[in-house]
Parts: sequence; structure tokens; C-alpha cells
Amino acid sequence: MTQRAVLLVNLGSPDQPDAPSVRRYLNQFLMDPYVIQLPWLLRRFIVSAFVLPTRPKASAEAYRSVWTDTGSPLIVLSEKLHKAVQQQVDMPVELAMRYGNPSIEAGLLKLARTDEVKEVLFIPLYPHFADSTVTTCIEMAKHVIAKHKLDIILTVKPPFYQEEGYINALVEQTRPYLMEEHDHLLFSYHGLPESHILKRDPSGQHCLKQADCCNKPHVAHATCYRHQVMTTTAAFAEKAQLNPDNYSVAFQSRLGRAKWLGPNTEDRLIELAQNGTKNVLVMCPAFVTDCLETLEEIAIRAEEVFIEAGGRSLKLIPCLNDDPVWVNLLAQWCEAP
Ligand SMILES: C=CC1=C(C)c2cc3[nH]c(cc4nc(cc5[nH]c(cc1n2)c(C)c5CCC(=O)O)C(CCC(=O)O)=C4C)c(C)c3C=C
Ligand SMILES: [Fe+2]
Ligand SMILES: [Fe+2]
Repeated sequence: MTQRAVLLVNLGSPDQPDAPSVRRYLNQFLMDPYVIQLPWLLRRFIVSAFVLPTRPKASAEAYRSVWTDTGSPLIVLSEKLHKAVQQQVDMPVELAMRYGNPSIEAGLLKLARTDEVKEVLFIPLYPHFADSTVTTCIEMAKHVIAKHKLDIILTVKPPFYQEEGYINALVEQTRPYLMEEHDHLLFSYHGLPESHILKRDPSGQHCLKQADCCNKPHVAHATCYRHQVMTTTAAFAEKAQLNPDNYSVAFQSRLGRAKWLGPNTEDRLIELAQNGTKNVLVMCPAFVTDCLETLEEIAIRAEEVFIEAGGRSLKLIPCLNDDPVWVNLLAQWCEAP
């Protein structure tokens, strides 16, 4: 007698690492009003005039450099995670992507067609809140439920950036790498335009108004990506007993001309190399599965930048992927009352 089912949701990838597939994917991704937060006409113009003519070819090449025999790393690793969680729990678990395949619509329809399912626990696989990741996939799920008049209750797992179990999983998974010789640990989080954070500050007076805003308790932190990544970093540093001089935070994957959160990961790596740091470890806790942004942007491109600036080695610490401690935590969430 199944009452609850679970939908794990990640970002998604192109179907193939070629320019036409990447163009379709980027068009769906960047025309999402939660990602490029501009009026439709302006968004359409920017995406069509500045992104789609050149980026698909370059991005397809980047995807090809990390593509596996069974597909995009993000999809393959999410499927492995899905399978591992399904083996631990006695309820249906499906996997969906916000962009590309398998879609949220397909996942919800599959679960809702199982007669006994009354509730879908919707787990966005993002530790930190952002409209461009969390809100957009929840809104898509609500849209699908309304469109098909599905008779299910949607329960959403909130961002888990400071949950003890999540920090514990990160520390356990990272520990063997931290024991290797290194001079610095860089936390590289996916970046966000500052405007996305300012727009969500209900007071309009707190976020990004002073350098240490993220350390002062405030109602805005419920939706402040910067506060949430700083909290993950501080909790990780405390649990892993990091020396404050040996780690720092930066933001990667900047796109376009708007002002994004800083410092930028590549700039920070150059600064570290120029200050004499030789061996750097990089971890990317905004992602729960490895993907283009970790395997290509950090492990290939950022490594080149670091070495060119005088560094000796850059090692990427893998994301949680299907780590057993993380799988157990997800299974606990599935079964929580
Ligand atoms: C305005 C643009 C973007 C925002 C805002 C943004 C936020 C954001 N993205 C992730 C996670 C991922 N992004 C990935 C790829 C990617 N991101 C953008 C743009 C924005 N992201 C683009 C154009 C791309 C495509 C790749 C490229 O052409 O360079 C990925 C990897 C996907 C994969 O297939 O591997 C992830 C994961 C987060 C967590 C986030 C906000 C916090
Ligand atoms: Fe992104
Ligand atoms: Fe803040």
C-alpha cells in the first residue's frame, strides 16, 4: 500500500554532445524566466543574438571532453544515485531533469499513474536556494500537476545547506582528499547574478548592502544563496577542522555582462598561484553530482589557468554522486514522516 513516492530532480544536460542538441538545451535553459530574469522580448533577443549563434558549438566541444560511453556525466551519475536510493527504500523513486530528459512531466505522470501514490516528495538536488534552480523546478512540477489534474499532494524538501547529515556526508566524502598534501582548499560554488539575490531580499535593505551581511541573522537568508553557501562552508570548516588560513570561497560559471557574485573562481586561482600556493584542492558543493561545470570547467580549464599562473597542481574533489553516506541520507529523507 504505497502512499508516498519520491521524485529526485536535477538540472539536466543536452541529449548529445553536438551543437544542435546543445542549442536546443541552451534555448530551453536560458529562455527560462527564472534563469535570465528579463522580460520575454529582451530575453529572446539576448539568447538569440548573443548566445545561440556561437555558444552551442563551443559548449558541445566542452561536453565532448567529459562525455561518457553511457551519456552526460550529470545524467549518468544522477541515474546511479537514483538506483542506489531506490534500492534502500520501499516506495517508488523516479528521477527527472528540469531541462532536457527525463522531464519532470514524465516523472510525475509515471508516479501519479500508480494508483496507490497519494503524495510525491519532491527533492530538488540542490543544497542551496536559488530561483534559477529550486523555484523553477517546483513551478514546473506545479504546472504539470495542474495541466494533467493530477490527484497528488506535492511535498517539497527545502534546501539542505546546513543540515547536519548533509555536512557530515560532504566531510566524510572529502576526508581522503583532505589528507593528501595540499596548500589550500577552494570552495567553488556556481555563481549567480547579484540581481537574483537582491530581488529576493524582502527588506530590500540587507543582502549585499554590507560586506558581512551574510553573517548577520536576517529573514532574507531563507532565500539568500550567498548566505547559504557561506553557511555550508562554515559548517564544513568547523566539522573538518579546517585552518581558516587554508581555505576560501569563490564563484564559477559566470555568464553575460551582469554583475555576478564574486570573487570569480579563475581570478581567485590566479591570485592563489601568484601568492605562492602550489597545490590546490577544489570542491564544488553547489552540485551534488559531477557535471560539465566540475569536470570540464574546474578539472580541465581552471587547472590550466592555475598552472599557467604558477601553481603546480589542482585537484578536483568529486561531488557526492552516489556516495553511500549521501545515499543513506536521501533514503532517510524519503522515509521521514
Ligand atoms: C544566467 C545563467 C545561469 C544561471 C543563473 C545559472 C545558475 C545555476 N546553474 C546551476 C547548475 C548548473 N549549471 C550548469 C550549466 C550551465 N549553467 C548555465 C547558466 C546559468 N546557470 C549555462 C549556460 C550552462 C550550460 C553549459 C554551458 O554552456 O556552459 C550545469 C551543468 C549541466 C551539465 O549538463 O553538466 C549545472 C549542474 C546552479 C546550481 C545554479 C545556481 C545556483
Ligand atoms: Fe548553471
Ligand atoms: Fe547576505
